[in-house]
Amino acid sequence: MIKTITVRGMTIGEGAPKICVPMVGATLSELKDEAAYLKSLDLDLVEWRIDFFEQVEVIGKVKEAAAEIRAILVDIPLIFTFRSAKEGGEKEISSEYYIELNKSAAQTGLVDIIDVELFNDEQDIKRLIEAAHGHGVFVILSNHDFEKTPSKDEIIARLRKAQELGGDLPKMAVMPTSTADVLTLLDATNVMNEQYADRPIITMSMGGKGIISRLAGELFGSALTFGAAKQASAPGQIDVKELRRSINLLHSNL
Ligand SMILES: O=C1C[C@@](O)(C(=O)O)C[C@@H](O)[C@@H]1O
Repeated sequence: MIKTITVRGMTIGEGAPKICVPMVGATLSELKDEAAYLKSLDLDLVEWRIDFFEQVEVIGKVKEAAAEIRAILVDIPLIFTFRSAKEGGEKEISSEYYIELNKSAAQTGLVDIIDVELFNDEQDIKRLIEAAHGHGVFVILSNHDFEKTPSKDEIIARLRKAQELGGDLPKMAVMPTSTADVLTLLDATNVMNEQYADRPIITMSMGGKGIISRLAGELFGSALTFGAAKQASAPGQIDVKELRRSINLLHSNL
């Protein structure tokens, strides 16, 4: 039995996968416009991709922006994500600042979930999770391979590691180079979900080939999917309206 996670009244891990749309603004004014636009869409969560924000290295500015974004989104669940360049993001920062940034975001109480990359020091991860939980903030423990799709066993091992370390939502994004790779990701998701997971997991196969993985999460065991509004944050994200239509189609026939 997979446990669920409830954020601001929205439950992840039951029914159709929840839809998350990223915000990728570089300035506060862009972010405010983006947030206002996202508010008008049919989505379940918003992800603030803070690595796109040009003032990401000034904690005070990050907090200020978080407050403005929260004021616009009101009660929409918000994920705070600094995606490192080595995992497909825009920038690289020191590991010390990475920890400080995430901890500060969690402490504000303005974000609901932080996304922490699994390939960091284990003690740092554990401390960060503890700090986040202390403020009622959930943690996605994530890993991304923008080059290839690791083996099924490796994908499962990383998701299990994320669970063991205490991540509330283990997540894995991989790039397929063949149709078989897409099947590998789906198979790993299904096995993880049925045999090992005691919490919701999130997986996706990126790029055009992987689109099925973004639609069929309810069948294979991925609880959340990323869709695009004006600008995608990763290859293969489809428009949020079409995404909703597709997951509803699958949901109503399962
Ligand atoms: O990790 C993920 C998933 C993602 O890479 C995707 O493929 O949809 C998009 C990112 O913004 C997010 O942080």
